[in-house]
Amino acid sequence: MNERLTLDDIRRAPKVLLHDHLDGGLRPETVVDLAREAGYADLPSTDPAALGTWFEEAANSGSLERYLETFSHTVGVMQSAEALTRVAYECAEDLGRDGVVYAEVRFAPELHTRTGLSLEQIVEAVLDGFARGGRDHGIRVGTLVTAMRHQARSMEIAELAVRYRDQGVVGFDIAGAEAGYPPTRHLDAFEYLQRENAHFTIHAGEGFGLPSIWQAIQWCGADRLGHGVRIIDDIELDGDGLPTLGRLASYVRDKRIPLELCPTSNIQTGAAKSIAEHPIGLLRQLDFRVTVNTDNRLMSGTSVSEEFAKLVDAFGYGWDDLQWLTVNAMKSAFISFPERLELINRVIKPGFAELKAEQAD
Ligand SMILES: O=c1[nH]cnc2c1ncn2[C@@H]1O[C@H](CO)[C@@H](O)[C@H]1O
Ligand SMILES: [Zn+2]
Repeated sequence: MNERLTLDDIRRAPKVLLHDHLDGGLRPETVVDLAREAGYADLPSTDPAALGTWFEEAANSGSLERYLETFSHTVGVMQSAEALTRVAYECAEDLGRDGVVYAEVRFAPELHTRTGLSLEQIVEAVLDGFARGGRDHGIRVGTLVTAMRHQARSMEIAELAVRYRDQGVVGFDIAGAEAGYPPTRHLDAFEYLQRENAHFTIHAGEGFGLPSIWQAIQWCGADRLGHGVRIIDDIELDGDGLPTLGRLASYVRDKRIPLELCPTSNIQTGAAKSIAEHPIGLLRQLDFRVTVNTDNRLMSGTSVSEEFAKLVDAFGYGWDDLQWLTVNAMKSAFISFPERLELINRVIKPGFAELKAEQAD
C-alpha cells in the first residue's frame, strides 16, 4: 500500500485543468511548421527540440515580465484562422492524451489581429479547434477569453465573452504584467460581466502581492484567482509552525475562492523558490480551495500529470490528495452545476475508485 505514484499512474487518472494558456501550450514542431507557413523569420531555432529547450530556458528568468517576452514567438505564428484552429485542436488532443477530462483554456483575442482577422473570427477559429479536438480525444474544453491588462480593450473582450457564452466561451480573464496594472484598471469590464451574470477569473497574486488579490476579489468580484499564490503573505507562522490567517486570507479560504495554482510556472517567474517550498503544501493543509494547473505547458515543459507528479515527490501525495485537488477544480469550473456534478460523479470519482482498487490489490 501507498507506494509512490508514478507518472504513468497519474496519466491514467481523470484530471481537470482550469488555468492553461492556448498561446503557452503549442508543440514546438507546430511553432516551427506555422512559422514556415507564415514566413515568420524570428524564431530562435527551427529545430523543434532546440526550440522547446529555448522556450523553457528563456522562461526560467525569475521575472514575470521576461517570462512573458517568450510569447512573442507563439503569438507571432498564431495570426490566421487556420493556425488558431490547428493550435486549439492540438491543445485538446494533448490534454486528452494526458488524461484531462475537462479543461478551461484561455487566450487573448486582441493579440491575434495582425493580419486583419476580427475578434469574432479569432474566437470562432479557436472554438472550432476545441470542439473538434475535444470530440476526437474525449475531453471537454471550455474557452476563457483574456484581455491584456496593459491594454485598454477589456470591455470589448468582456462583450465578446458574453456574446459567445452559448458557443463555448465559459468565462473571462485578464493577464499580462501584473505590477503597475492593477485589476481595478478594468473595473468597468468586470462590472459589466457581473451585470450579465457572467463568470471571470483574474490573474492576481503572482507578479504582485496582496493588494492585487484584494482588488480582484473585493473591488472586481472575481470568481477565482489566477495563481493567487501570494495569499501566503497574509498567513503568519509562529515559532511552532502554527498559522494565523489575516483577514484577506481568511476571506479567501472561508468563501472557498478557488486558487488556480501553477507550481512550475511560479518557480520560473520567481513567485516561489522550489516545489518543496511552494505555498501549495501549506494552503492544502489549511483547506483552501486549491487547484493544480499548468499555466504554459510549452514554457514550463510540463503537463497536468507532471505537475501532480512533482507534488507527489515533494509532499508524498497519494490518490486521495490528487482526487481532492481534481474535485476542487471541477467544483470551481465555469460550466453549469449539473454538468460539474455529472463529471464528478460519473467520471472523476469512478476513475479514481478504479485506480485505488488496483493499488489495493
Ligand atoms: O502566468 C502568467 N501571468 C500573466 N500573464 C500570462 C501568464 N502566462 C501567460 N500570460 C499572458 O497571457 C496571454 C494570453 O494567453 C499570453 O500572451 C501572455 O502574455
Ligand atoms: Zn496564467
